[in-house]
Amino acid sequence: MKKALTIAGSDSSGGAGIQADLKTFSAHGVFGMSVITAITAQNTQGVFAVQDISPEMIGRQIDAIFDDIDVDALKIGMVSVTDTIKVIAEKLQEYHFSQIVLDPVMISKSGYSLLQPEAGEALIKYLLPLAMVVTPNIPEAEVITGLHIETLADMKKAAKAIHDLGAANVLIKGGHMEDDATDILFDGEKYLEYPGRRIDTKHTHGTGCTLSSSITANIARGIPVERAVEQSKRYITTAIEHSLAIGKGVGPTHHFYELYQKAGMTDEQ
Ligand SMILES: Nc1ncnc2c1ncn2[C@@H]1O[C@H](COP(=O)(O)OP(=O)(O)OP(=O)(O)O)[C@@H](O)[C@H]1O
Ligand SMILES: Cc1ncc(COP(=O)(O)O)c(N)n1
Repeated sequence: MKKALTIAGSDSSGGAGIQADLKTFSAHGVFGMSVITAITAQNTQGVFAVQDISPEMIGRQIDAIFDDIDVDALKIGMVSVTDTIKVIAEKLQEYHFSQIVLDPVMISKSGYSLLQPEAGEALIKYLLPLAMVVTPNIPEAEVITGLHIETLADMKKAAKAIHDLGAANVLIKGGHMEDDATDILFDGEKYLEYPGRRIDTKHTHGTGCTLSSSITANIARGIPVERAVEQSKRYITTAIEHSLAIGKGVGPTHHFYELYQKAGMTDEQ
């Protein structure tokens, strides 16, 4: 069985973060493992408190996994502070690990800062160059590049700028655009468009976490990046179509093996 790891924050309400990632891995038939970077007290209405896990403990979790288990791919989500970023980068270099999907989580849908503003630079300096795929949404791509993004052409310009910072493949997500939810992938040579019609729902808590963990699971299964993204785009679209009106606010996406099959994914290894 293929094995995937998520290095991310815990979302007590189960819609985003570690919980969304592990559900997504399971839905893809991949064994999921976790390194918890922070614990959030959070629900569909907001984030109410965050407690960062110490860098030592984050390092010990990474060691415990890599000393024992062959990881096929991993994703990085909420990293919160500079020391967390540094310990993750050091450990992944120590273990010469390169199958890395980086979701540069900055601000939750409910408007809470999940990355301290001063840690943005460290994320760019230490984690971006390690990423096989980085998956910023529009506001994150704007922070990383300093560019203003309104059109598909702007998304392409930002993708190129982020590639120049060292990420091998850059996927800019169009969830925050006005019309269609089209995502753009740049691999250093060509741009690929992954078109998506906008689904009319408010229940999109954890969409970015779900997409990046789906890509991670597909990479763990040996699927090349372009096709992994294509399949994951279908998965997230189906997961949003079936999103759940749980709680009083922005509900989560839906992860079930039947959805994975419905999304027309293959079972190649
Ligand atoms: N309403 C929608 N209809 C269809 N696709 C959507 C919608 N909202 C987001 N998506 C898709 O979901 C994926 C995640 O994009 P999004 O821009 O929402 O990420 P995000 O802001 O990082 O998510 P989050 O911060 O909630 O985890 C992308 O493939 C995007 O195109
Ligand atoms: C622990 C954690 N990680 C990531 C997100 C981003 O997801 P969203 O933007 O949907 O709130 C979150 N809310 N919580």
